[in-house]
Amino acid sequence: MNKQTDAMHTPGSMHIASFCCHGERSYDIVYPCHFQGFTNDWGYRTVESGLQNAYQEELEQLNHTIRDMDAHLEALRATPVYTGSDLTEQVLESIREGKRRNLSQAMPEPYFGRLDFHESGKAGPTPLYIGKFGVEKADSPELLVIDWRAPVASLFYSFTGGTESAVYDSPEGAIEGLVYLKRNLVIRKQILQRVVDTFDREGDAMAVTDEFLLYRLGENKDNKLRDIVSTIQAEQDAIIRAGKNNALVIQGVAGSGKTTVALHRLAYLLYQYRDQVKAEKMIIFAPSRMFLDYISGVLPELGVGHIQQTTFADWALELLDQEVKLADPAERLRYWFAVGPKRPVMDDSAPGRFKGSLAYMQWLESLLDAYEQSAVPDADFLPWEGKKLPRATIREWFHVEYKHEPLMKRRERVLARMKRWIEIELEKVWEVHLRKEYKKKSGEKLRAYTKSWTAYTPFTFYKELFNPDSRPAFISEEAAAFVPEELRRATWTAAKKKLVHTEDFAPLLYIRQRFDGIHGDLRFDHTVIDEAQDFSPFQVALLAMHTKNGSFSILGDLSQGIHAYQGIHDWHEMLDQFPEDSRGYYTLNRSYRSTMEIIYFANEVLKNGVPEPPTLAVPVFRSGDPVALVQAGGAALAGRLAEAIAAHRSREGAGTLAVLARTEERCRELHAELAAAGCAVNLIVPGQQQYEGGVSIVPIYMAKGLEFDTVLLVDVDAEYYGATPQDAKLLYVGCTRALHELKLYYGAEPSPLVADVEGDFVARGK
Ligand SMILES: Nc1ncnc2c1ncn2[C@@H]1O[C@H](COP(=O)(O)OP(=O)(O)OP(=O)(O)O)[C@@H](O)[C@H]1O
Repeated sequence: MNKQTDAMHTPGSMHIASFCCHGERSYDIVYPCHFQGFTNDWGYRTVESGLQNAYQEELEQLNHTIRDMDAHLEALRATPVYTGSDLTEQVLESIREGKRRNLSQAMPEPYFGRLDFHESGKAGPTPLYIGKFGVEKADSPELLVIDWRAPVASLFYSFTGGTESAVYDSPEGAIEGLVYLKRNLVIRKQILQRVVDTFDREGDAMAVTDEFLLYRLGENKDNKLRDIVSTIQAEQDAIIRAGKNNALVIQGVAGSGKTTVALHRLAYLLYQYRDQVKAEKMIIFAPSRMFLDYISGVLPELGVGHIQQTTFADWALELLDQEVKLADPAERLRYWFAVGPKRPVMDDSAPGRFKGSLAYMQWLESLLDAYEQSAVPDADFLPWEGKKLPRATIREWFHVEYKHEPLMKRRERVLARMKRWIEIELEKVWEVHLRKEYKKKSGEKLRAYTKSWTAYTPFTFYKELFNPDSRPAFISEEAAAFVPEELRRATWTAAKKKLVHTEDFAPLLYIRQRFDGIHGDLRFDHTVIDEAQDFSPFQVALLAMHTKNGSFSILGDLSQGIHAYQGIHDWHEMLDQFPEDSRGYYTLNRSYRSTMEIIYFANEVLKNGVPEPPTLAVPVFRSGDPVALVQAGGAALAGRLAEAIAAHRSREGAGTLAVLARTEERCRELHAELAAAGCAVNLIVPGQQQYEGGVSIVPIYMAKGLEFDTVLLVDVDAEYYGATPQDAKLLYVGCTRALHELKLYYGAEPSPLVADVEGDFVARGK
């Protein structure tokens, strides 16, 4: 092989070397200047100094690992698959199957990191190779590669440099020792592509450097979110490895890795608590089907399958047996994101805030209690003349004997018992003709009694609460007055058409759990709520009823709370629902997605609209082009966009680009104008199920949670974005979707959110 080495100095005393093989592939090594080697336990030659040696050493190690894995896999494949009924053999077969699967999954990229750790009291530093899947040696149960979720692997993430000893928690207690080397390795299809040393005890660099992270962040992304196992940061690792029985609330700035961290946490919990949690019993709530499609790659990459993934509305509709329909969400969005004089006010009287409050839940609870008290029909049961089943007895059955059953189940049981009671009483009647007559009569009476005892579904009960014509007896006048008249009328009008809004789902499911209970398969081992700032306290309370041991990951960003008409305004609204000793609040302030220029700019936007913004994002040191503020509006805009899109497409390896506008209507308009200009792009509107990547035009609220290499934000005019918290958050969400490049277009007058933004991170142009 004809290798060329090209070494050069970079800031921070690092060397970068690239190796080219016949111009086909290039291998880069980023490496501290004064690399000193040591003899390792594995019998490999010590690294003396210099770049090629480290690369060569890792190449040999990789070849050795792959040979071992190949041999192991071959041996496993050669063992005939056991299909018999012997239990021990079945267990052994499933272990072999697990190993076969692990080895096959690990083979293309066996590991991504190496940590040389000298455990106190043990001989010499041991190189630990860390990968996505743990792999045993072919001829012994010793580990060749350590699973990234294993306790010792936590050092790879939590170690931030320095000479002091490092500690990790193992099942045997805290283990202490010294870290000698932290090395990142890029292996693709079994080819070693890159070796980056981010810490070397013997060298100059005593703090872990971000070189490798920056290299990963600088890459263009495709249309799916990816795993980050090789570059998880210490603050993210702390969340991933937090205990299972805790409700974690994570406030993280845009691009801080909240979604990614939540997915890695699921993989961790499945590994660490494998006897207690099952993938099928974990659930992720995400804002839309398209978002779920966007994140769908991460869990399989981590070797995790079968986790339930849904939106709150889809989950609720299924539980409600599709008895209701969700009123057109697009209409809602049109209303809340309207511009001009039509702009609505988002305060606590908004339907979403009102019906999403814990006060509303308590109101419902008191109505259900009142209904429970009056549920048994107000009369004795008289199956035939002279025979009576007193109401007091029926009430005793309902309120005492079946107390632990859910309401509708209790009704069924009482009615079944009444039927049995009739049968017993009939047996006491000796005259045949009388018995026949009583049987007929009692059957009719029982049917009438059953009818008088309304069998509500959650929806029919809920609907009755808003009925203007007949108020059920269990609703007092005072209770009825709790709901503002306008909201009562709107809810009733929609309910007549079997339509509900998002904020009605938690109340409906709350009624459902009182009526039918929560069956075992609806209790989750762990619940993830992404974009949780858009969830209501009531939704969280409801999910807590469905989640065992308060095991939650609740992630969001108040600065992105663009659906403030239904979401929370403060994390306490959620956090305070969990006991103090089993909840945790974390903040993630570093943003990994965007360049420094984009983050600085987005922070200014936020500050100009939100009087007291929550924590501002801190960028990683990754620089790109300044954010461009371009004057182009009206008829000229489509032409300018088409130019920018053409320039983007002409770039080699062009990634994703999104044109972001405020409303769906505006997106449709621009989509048509671009098409007329010969520029075809994907139009993404509410209801979209998949995200295809490429070039798209999207309303900002639909782009939430997604990211694009380039973002072109249009209509950044005073008319569309005023200096209000709501508009600032919307524009902030738009800006922070961009990884590498951000351009904002305005027509006549730029929005006050951007007009005075100054600094070398912004460039103005025509
Ligand atoms: N430790 C990391 N190493 C490499 N990339 C990372 C890391 N953490 C996050 N990222 C990348 O940053 C981007 C943002 O991640 P993610 O979407 O999970 O953030 P988020 O906090 O959910 O963002 P938002 O709130 O804006 O939707 C992704 O491209 C992700 O791969």
